[in-house]
Amino acid sequence: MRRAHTVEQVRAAEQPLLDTQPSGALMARAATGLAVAVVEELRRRRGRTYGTRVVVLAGPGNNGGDALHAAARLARRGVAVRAVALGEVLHPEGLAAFLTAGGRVVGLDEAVRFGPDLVLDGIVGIGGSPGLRPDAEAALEALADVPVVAVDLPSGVDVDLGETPRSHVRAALTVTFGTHKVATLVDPAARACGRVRLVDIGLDLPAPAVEALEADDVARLLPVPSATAHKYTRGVVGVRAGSSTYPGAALLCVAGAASGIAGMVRYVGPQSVETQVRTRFPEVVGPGRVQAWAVGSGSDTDAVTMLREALADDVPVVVDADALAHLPRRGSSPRPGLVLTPHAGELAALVGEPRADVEAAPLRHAREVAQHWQAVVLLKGARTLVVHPDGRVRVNTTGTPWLATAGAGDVLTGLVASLLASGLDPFDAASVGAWLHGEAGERAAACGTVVATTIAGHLPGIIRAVTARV
Ligand SMILES: NC(=O)C1=CN([C@@H]2O[C@H](COP(=O)(O)OP(=O)(O)OC[C@H]3O[C@@H](n4cnc5c(N)ncnc54)[C@H](OP(=O)(O)O)[C@@H]3O)[C@@H](O)[C@H]2O)[C@@H](O)CC1
Ligand SMILES: [K+]
Repeated sequence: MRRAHTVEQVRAAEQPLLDTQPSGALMARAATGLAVAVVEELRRRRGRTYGTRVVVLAGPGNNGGDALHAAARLARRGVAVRAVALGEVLHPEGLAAFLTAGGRVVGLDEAVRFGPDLVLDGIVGIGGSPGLRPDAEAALEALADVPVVAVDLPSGVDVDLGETPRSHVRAALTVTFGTHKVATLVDPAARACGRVRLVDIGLDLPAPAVEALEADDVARLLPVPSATAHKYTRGVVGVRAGSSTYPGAALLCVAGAASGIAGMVRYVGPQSVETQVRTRFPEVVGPGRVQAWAVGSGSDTDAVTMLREALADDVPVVVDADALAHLPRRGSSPRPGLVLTPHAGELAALVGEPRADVEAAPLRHAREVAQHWQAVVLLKGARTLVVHPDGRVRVNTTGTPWLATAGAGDVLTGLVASLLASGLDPFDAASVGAWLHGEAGERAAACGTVVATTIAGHLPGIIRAVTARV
């Protein structure tokens, strides 16, 4: 599991170490890890360290201190280092170490003429507020062609919300200390981080604000049939999706549901669509009892009836696409076991705001919807978010831009419903489903361009590979 903590949590975890360890010990750990990462980055880009050039953009706080200490270590390995001071003062010990190692503080013009191979962004870290000051903006503009390694975070992002409301650094690599921050996992800030590398500095941390499942977590959560299993104990998943206008959505939703997690799949929908479903999936059966429903993908005008009928059963329901518009109104008594699977446009319609606002602040908006409907919200995107009304958040880090293809969401809806039917709770079902779907997309993309059918086709192989890990 990758875990991200808030600024307040990081500061609280740092305090006991700052109180008990020799002065500067924590910063030394951070700077050493940062220097190692920069050496690797220089080797990756230039094939060597000796004779390369690094410019530090140094802010006034400890973030600048980390960067200056790391630059001192780099100087001792033959890297030529310069620093541009952004702010009235620089971190005193960091500056002393930097100068002692042969570094020089220069003006911006000289830093540009120096021709750096890398820029170290030590402008601000967890003490920063969103946005950059004019001197930092000017420095980044003058050095715009040089790849940036961000120290702890790309300066200027909103650390705890993962938003980028104002000017900010766009890094090729972010070296973050102690734990991930919300901004290193959650879009749009995560996009500004480039690759992310975590340096352990020995923090003892509480429950995270945001977490990201990894393969071992998914393996632990995925249900595996017991020796005495039969199709009903494995769970029966029902699909109410598709319409005469969009029969393909039913096929794709069923394909996600029929990936082998649940013991049986039922389809309920228009006769003409049902015939196509049964022809393509002979194992699918008709109406009856289920342990979870997938509702709404491509349902068009049938969505309202399909949702009402699914909600009438006392089982978890995944609400997708056209059905989202027919959710019981805000403020009515919440119904347990709901998973909502909107994309940004659908979530924007739920909260009555422009899509661009949701894309700029996905975590905030997903939290709002989870609260209002007391439902688990799976907000689809490059970094899909899964938000529980109790405040827990997971972000999905599997997937590929090739997943942005028609029908991919229908597959996901069926898959999440099958995980619910097999007994996972809504939060786990949504986050495990997003992880498997992303992996299937990556595997499909490795074989060629991606369409939704091929994503579904890769699910059984991924599921078996993951369950084989335990
Ligand atoms: N604690 C530790 O031992 C360890 C900490 N570590 C490191 O310390 C970092 C946190 O350091 P920090 O608390 O000193 O804050 P930091 O991020 O440097 O910024 C504060 C300064 O920036 C200024 N400022 C604010 N916003 C700004 C903006 N938008 N643009 C420009 N300036 C802005 C603000 O000035 P003010 O607004 O108050 O005038 C203030 O002076 C953390 O991210 C990690 O790298 C690691 O070494 C591990 C051990
Ligand atoms: K930074």
